[in-house]
Amino acid sequence: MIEGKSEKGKSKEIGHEEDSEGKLLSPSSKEAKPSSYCPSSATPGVPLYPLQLDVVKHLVKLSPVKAVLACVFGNCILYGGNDYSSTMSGSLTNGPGSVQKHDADRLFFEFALDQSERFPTLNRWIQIQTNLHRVSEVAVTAEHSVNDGIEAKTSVKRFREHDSDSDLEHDELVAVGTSSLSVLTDTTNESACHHWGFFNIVNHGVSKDLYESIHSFSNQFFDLPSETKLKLGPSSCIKTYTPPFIASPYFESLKVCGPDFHSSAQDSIDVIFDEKPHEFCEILEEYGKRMTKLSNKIMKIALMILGEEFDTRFYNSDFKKCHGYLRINRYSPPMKSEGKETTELGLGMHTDMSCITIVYQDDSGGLQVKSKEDGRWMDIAQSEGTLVVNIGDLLQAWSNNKLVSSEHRVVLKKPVNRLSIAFFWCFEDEKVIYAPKEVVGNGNMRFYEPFVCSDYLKFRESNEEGKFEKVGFTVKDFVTNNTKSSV
Ligand SMILES: O=C(O)CCC(=O)C(=O)O
Ligand SMILES: [Fe+2]
Repeated sequence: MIEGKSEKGKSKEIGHEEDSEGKLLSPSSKEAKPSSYCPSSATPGVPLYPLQLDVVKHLVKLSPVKAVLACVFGNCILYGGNDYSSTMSGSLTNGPGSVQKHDADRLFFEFALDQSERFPTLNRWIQIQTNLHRVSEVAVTAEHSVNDGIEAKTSVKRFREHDSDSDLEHDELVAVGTSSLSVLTDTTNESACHHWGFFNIVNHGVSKDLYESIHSFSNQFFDLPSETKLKLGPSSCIKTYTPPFIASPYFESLKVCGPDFHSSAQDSIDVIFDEKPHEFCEILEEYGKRMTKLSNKIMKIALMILGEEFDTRFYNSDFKKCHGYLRINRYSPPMKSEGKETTELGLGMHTDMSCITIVYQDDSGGLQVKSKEDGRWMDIAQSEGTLVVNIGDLLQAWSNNKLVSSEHRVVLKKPVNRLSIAFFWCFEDEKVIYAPKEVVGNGNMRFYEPFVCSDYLKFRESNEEGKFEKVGFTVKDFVTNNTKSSV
């Protein structure tokens, strides 16, 4: 559920965060607040306005910090009827060159600091930003947590009433786990771009109810006897069911393909159910549609982040024919004696053969990403209302490694069944993947010779180690024999 859905939930969430985290003690947060600025415009619980794409684009150019903050808080600051809003709106109308950058920077940051007093997680993040800016011009790196390692995400709560049934408009998205979005946006920082390849999104338009329905129907499916489920298994014609002992002893999954998710789900249930749960097809159709819209939106933002106007330049030519499919995964770890923790591998280390993957994991958590720095496994903590997005191999290749596909896995720490839904957004099979020269950049090394998407998928599927379940081989292995060239 998106935070802010119920009044009760909201206050609990805010209270919890304020109790557990400190406040940013900044001299400028109160005294330097511009008199024209009206903090009440973003009171928790009062809906914030949707962002406009040109505003985000503009902010991305100014600084990832601003873009992230705008994404988190919406454009209330831009439309608050104050001087700042007219400065920003005017500047956008007259072109980016006319921004009074220094003033805009100061006002925006002051706004952020003010907000941070009410949003302690953001507060912590801004503090990290400030420190980093002091040390260098580099915008951001991942946030270090106190114990063993790094949280691959920072959930910035967006206390916004969300109409989960409304269609997502292009400029409506996005509150994104900040550290990881920054990893994406910070194209000036090579090491950051190579860092995680994972980030979180909220405000994605999928309601808790929809997940609950998928949960209950999926359990109805996975609870069937294995001989029934195997009618959809690897030796069947339909091959939508992956039984245990292929990926791991504890993993099984059901695949539903787009663009017609309804008929794909129907094909599977027709084979196995006498009394067909038609609602299941409708629910999966709804989920598939939402993920499709979301994927397009994320792709456009990713392109925008890769370069100025890259969304308008490359979306139609390269990403318009993308398609999606989803896997509902159920993990059933061995039931040890009550209360005892297990650490079984639910899904081995792999990279995804997609452009992007959007993962819903239930509250048992368990998704982990491997640090490229020291090989340690980092938890991607589950947080209600968030979806995890990760970059897949195909986008890594298309972006010439500017966006990275990270190795990840699932560990089963709790002796409870775990449900996840992975939505893979992929290039069409016949697409020749070749990073445009503008993406590679003048004088930069080109890492991949052109290759046909289906050849890569075959390479992964025909190698025992390269299958999505196991890994070992990634897009890098695929191009090993290709000559590297520079642009
Ligand atoms: O179950 C999960 O959380 C992740 C699944 C996954 O990585 C995949 O299906 O590729
Ligand atoms: Fe995956």
